[in-house]
Amino acid sequence: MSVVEVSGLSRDYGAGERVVHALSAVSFTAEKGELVAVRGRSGAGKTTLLNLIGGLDRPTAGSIAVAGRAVTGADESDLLELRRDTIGFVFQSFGLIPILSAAENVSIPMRLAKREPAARDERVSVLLELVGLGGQANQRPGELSGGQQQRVALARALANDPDLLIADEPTGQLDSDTGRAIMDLLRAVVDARGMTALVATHDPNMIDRADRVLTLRDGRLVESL
Ligand SMILES: Nc1ncnc2c1ncn2[C@@H]1O[C@H](COP(=O)(O)OP(=O)(O)OP(=O)(O)O)[C@@H](O)[C@H]1O
Repeated sequence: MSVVEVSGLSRDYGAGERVVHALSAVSFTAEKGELVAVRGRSGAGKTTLLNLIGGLDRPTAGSIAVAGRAVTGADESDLLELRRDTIGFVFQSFGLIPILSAAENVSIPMRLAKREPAARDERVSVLLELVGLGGQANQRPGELSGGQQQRVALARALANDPDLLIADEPTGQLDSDTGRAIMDLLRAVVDARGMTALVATHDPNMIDRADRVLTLRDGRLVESL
């Protein structure tokens, strides 16, 4: 079984003469332990594809399964559960809660999953150490650099030990050295945990570290290397 199974996936926005085919008949699979880069120009459909796979948006046609669970056709409560337990998300803009410390941000998914507090605190420490922020647990996002904030976001995405990590331009707001360090960390985490990762990126460093590259053009998969 592949961790990600996408078949005939299409997403139209709008209707009639103004319809935009953001994604057209995209099919691919991603296996356990694979880091797959999704590249393409601005507007090619990268974000649309990742949002559909993550259950943040619904397709016009086609099917998606993640870790053997159907995403398409799932009702809202199933999707909530899938996003909480099976998928970790990292976004370009980090998406941390400004008034919470790094540790509190990382603990959010575990609170939502009702993990027991002692186990939760222990795991928060392990995750912050893993991303090299053991000493910054009590700092708020505003007191951290961009690279450090993205590390917190990565730790948060790993909190519930997801089968799939979805990252949309994770290095988009970082300078190239910091971006490279984040990519190395992502690669190491994928290798250590045997997780699958889908990463939308323009970043050549990122693409170098991928096992496979999917190229989108005008919503179609044109190349799969
Ligand atoms: N909510 C929406 N309503 C209408 N059109 C949309 C919507 N979201 C995306 N689109 C259109 O769908 C197409 C694909 O957009 P998408 O954001 O997936 O591209 P992208 O490859 O992620 O681009 P970028 O690299 O700039 O983030 C674009 O033409 C975009 O304008």
